[in-house]
Amino acid sequence: MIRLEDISLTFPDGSDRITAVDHVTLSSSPGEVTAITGPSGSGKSSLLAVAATLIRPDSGRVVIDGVDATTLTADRASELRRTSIGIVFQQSNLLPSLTAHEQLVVMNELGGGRPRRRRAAATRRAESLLRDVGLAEHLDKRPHQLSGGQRQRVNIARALMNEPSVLLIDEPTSALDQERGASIIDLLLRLTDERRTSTLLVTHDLVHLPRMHSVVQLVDGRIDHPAAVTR
Ligand SMILES: Nc1ncnc2c1ncn2[C@@H]1O[C@H](COP(=O)(O)OP(=O)(O)OP(=O)(O)O)[C@@H](O)[C@H]1O
Repeated sequence: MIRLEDISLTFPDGSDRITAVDHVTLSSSPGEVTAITGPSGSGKSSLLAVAATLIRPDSGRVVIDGVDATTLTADRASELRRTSIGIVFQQSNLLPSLTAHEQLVVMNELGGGRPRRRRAAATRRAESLLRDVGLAEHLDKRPHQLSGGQRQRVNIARALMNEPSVLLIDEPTSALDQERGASIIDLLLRLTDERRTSTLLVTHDLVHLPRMHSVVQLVDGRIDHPAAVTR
């Protein structure tokens, strides 16, 4: 479960500060996708970075599985990210020289400890995840040999590699046509349900919103309609 409580975030702007997120409260429970939507500059990506514990808010709490991440040291926050949070950023940051399968296995190496046993288990898990996202035929392809939608599937599988309880996804359909975008949303809804992740999905693609469990609309960093739209 992830809960953002009364989050505010400002950035320096010359001698002043700009408010990117203004007293936002939202949550997502296991098996749910909460969509965060709103116009460009409304604070969606900033809020996701706060949820990912990559930016500390000026005020408010980020509670992940009962732990207030805003009180953790940098080391503990990075441990929490590695064990509990899967992140799919807007730009794919797949490594050009690695195959789809290697992109996932390398995630595991970053964790350290017992490399041999972990590697065998990681190899199997990577293969099973890639099959689950529909890439059984593409395990050994490098990013340039994959389509945009397939690369996005590798990103999603990679984010699930460490069995996160929280999944954070920024604009997964922005580079895809409507049909491929819809199939990525299908995949995210299914994976969220089957793997019981608490998912936050940033999108300005209104067509997908009716399929989400709840929708939070931001305008100028604030929630526009506090009542969540429930499916
Ligand atoms: N690192 C930063 N330094 C200063 N201002 C920032 C920074 N990041 C974001 N902002 C400002 O915070 C506000 C919210 O930006 P943010 O990127 O979160 O919006 P967004 O809704 O994700 O936009 P988009 O849909 O265009 O990605 C904007 O006014 C932006 O200019």
